[in-house]
Amino acid sequence: MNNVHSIVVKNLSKRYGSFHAVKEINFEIKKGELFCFLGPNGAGKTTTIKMMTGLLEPGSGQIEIAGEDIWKNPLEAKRKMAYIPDHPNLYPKLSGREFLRFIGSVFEIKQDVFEDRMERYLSLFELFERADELIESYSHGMKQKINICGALIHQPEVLFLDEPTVGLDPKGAKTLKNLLQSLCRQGMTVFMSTHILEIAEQMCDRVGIIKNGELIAIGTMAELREKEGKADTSLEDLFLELTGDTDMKQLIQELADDKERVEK
Ligand SMILES: Nc1ncnc2c1ncn2[C@@H]1O[C@H](COP(=O)(O)OP(=O)(O)OP(=O)(O)O)[C@@H](O)[C@H]1O
Repeated sequence: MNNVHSIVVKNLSKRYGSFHAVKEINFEIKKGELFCFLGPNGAGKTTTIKMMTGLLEPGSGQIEIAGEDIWKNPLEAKRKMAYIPDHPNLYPKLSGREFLRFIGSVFEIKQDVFEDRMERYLSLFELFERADELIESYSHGMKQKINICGALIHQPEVLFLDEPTVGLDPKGAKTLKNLLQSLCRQGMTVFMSTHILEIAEQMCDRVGIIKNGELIAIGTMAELREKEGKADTSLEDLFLELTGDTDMKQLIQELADDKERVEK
């Protein structure tokens, strides 16, 4: 059992047929850390998260979540974690409250503790008045919010989120950010993928950048800046530099200067 690290990933790889989507990645995430996982489209973020959450079998490697091997002891590991995917798969014929009560019963949360916690989460995400309506009648953002409530209601030690702010309005996104930061201060560990670099820069203790299935950088913002020798660089510029997209500006200019457009 590793008390310091909530997540340990060793030599993790995955192939889809002959395509090598994740290549021998290694990292450790400390208890209470808020970690952002970044990378261009198709870099391997979702594949990695699905392997870490027990949804996709790794080609090789080991994954330990809160001291449990997710593939050797899946039940023990899953009891201690939660996963919020980018496209939630909910039960449309349950109401919001029924859905949360279902999760409460699966995790065997004491009735009075559960009811109190449920009402607090429903209020926080402004779902209180719609909580008895069927989930199928919810908007995309409301579905995302009830999914977040469901993930947090059993107080997981480790929370995985894939693009969590997609579909949330600015207030919902801010609520989630503040909540995650508070929960991490109390010892929950967050592993989150996002394309919104502002979120990563504002919130995360450390970031990891994956490109073509390889973990090409990992560290605090200060460590990444120092490594790249760029004291005042934004995460956006560091990201573009590290992922080799710096010629993007030139490509945009070339498209804008396209002879036929200019001549029209
Ligand atoms: N089931 C699959 N079969 C074959 N290839 C796949 C499959 N799932 C993902 N891939 C490929 O693996 C690579 C990594 O995909 P993945 O979804 O992990 O990327 P991602 O970093 O999450 O991308 P995005 O930011 O676009 O969501 C991509 O090239 C993708 O096309």
